[in-house]
Amino acid sequence: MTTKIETRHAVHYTQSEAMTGAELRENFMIERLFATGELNAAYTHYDRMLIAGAMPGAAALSVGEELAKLVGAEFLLERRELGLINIGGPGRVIADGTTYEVGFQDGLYLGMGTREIRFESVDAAAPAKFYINSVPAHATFPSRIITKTDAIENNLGDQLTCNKRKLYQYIHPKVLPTCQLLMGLTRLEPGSVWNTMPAHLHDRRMEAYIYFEIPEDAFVVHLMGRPQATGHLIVRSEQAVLSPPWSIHCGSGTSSYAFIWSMAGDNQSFTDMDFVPMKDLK
Ligand SMILES: O=C(O)C(=O)C[C@H](O)C(=O)CO
Ligand SMILES: [Zn+2]
Repeated sequence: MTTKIETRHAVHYTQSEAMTGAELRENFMIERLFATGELNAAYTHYDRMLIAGAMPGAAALSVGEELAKLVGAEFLLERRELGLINIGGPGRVIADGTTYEVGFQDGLYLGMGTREIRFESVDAAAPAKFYINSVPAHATFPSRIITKTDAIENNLGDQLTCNKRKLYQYIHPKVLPTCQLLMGLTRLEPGSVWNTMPAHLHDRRMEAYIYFEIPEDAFVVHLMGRPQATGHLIVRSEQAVLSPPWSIHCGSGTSSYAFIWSMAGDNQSFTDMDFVPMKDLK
């Protein structure tokens, strides 16, 4: 198996505002997370969130010593917690001998102290795609599966403003306790293309998005940056975007799509957002 690791440094907005499109992509996107037989990870310096994609084929993939070494610990979750959502075929995660069946759109939380983690696809012809986030932790909370029906469903937006969508809160204090991690999935209704508008900021928490279910000839224009100096990223299916605390994070697609959002930082209050009046965006 191959484990590839990249780093994303924390960037000040004055630097980001001087970047070319290619530099914005290098700093704020993780373009390749999923490939059969690979575990691809990006170690970000935004609240030290580790973002990874594991796509096991016929053989299992394991969290190995490369990732332990990356975080300077005996094993990856020695001082961390981990959340994942499967956006591929049915899969299994074996954690310290316990097998979790993780179907399409199921989530899994693994608490601090979990030593051995292995990922498998039930059928190599329809491989699982585990989208993984791990952040530093200070306490051990129980590991558990979070199915789509366990998640809290929110109906947002309106067809008239092209933003009708369902937002599912998977890793959220009302579903299960975690140290820092918040994670969920938002799906746009057919014909709706805008996410997260009006845009918002939350200086207290960083955020990451992975967009998926974008048709091959379609894309999402993801808006980032300070509200008064926005920039954009063209995002294809299964590519992730990092949102520093100073950045808005919203977008519009040339078709409907889904995305997973995740956050870490000073609080776990999903509603703690500073909305930006639409008229102020530049
Ligand atoms: O559709 C939305 O709105 C979102 O998914 C918003 C994100 O969850 C978010 O930015 C939370 O801070
Ligand atoms: Zn947000």
